[in-house]
Amino acid sequence: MPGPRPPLPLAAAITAGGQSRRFGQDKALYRVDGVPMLERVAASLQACAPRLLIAPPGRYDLPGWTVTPDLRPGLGPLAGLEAALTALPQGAEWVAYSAVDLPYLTARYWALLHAAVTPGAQAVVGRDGEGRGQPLAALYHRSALGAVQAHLDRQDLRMRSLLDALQVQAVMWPQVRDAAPLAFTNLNRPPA
Ligand SMILES: Nc1nc2c(ncn2[C@@H]2O[C@H](COP(=O)(O)OP(=O)(O)OP(=O)(O)O)[C@@H](O)[C@H]2O)c(=O)[nH]1
Ligand SMILES: [Mg+2]
Repeated sequence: MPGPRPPLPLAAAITAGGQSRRFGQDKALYRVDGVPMLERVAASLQACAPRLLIAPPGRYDLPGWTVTPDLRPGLGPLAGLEAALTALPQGAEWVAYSAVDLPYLTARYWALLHAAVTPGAQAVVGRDGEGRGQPLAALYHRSALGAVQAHLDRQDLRMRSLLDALQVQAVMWPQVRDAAPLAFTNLNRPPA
């Protein structure tokens, strides 16, 4: 039987400041196989420290996670990343940054991204079957903060546009699939 997983030298941040408009109810609390999506994502990141929950104070109670609000509320997950990178303690170089609506992420997925870190990289993403990197289940280096702030300053809120501005390392789909076959199943709406 495999022993307990060793800690990963990564901070973790789950961004959960959204309004779930398409979902029609708070999707963080929506249960998949009996477990709220927020708790499922948190479980995949349990080997990381510190663990930050980027959400308005009082919205969620997730033991072991420190609630850290957006510095610029209402601007979407790119602002959540600003809050996460700003809150990184000294000595923490990388944060595993995740949306709440990817309920099939696994600890192996994050370990795979971590194993792909190379010197000089500012982000590590997994690629889906079409070759697209998933910015909302990715690692970001603290040196990405300047580009994040520059995008927010000019109201470019697209995570993919941020990736275009960073040194990005990618993990290809076949390896991602081995670590988490449904990693990129993204529940923006309730399943049919
Ligand atoms: N910190 C933070 N996270 C956000 C914000 N807006 C969205 N998110 C999170 O980013 C992730 C992906 O966002 P969406 O899929 O667009 O979620 P959403 O905004 O709640 O959903 P829609 O209202 O349907 O767009 C989810 O984990 C959201 O909770 C925000 O303003 N701040
Ligand atoms: Mg949204």
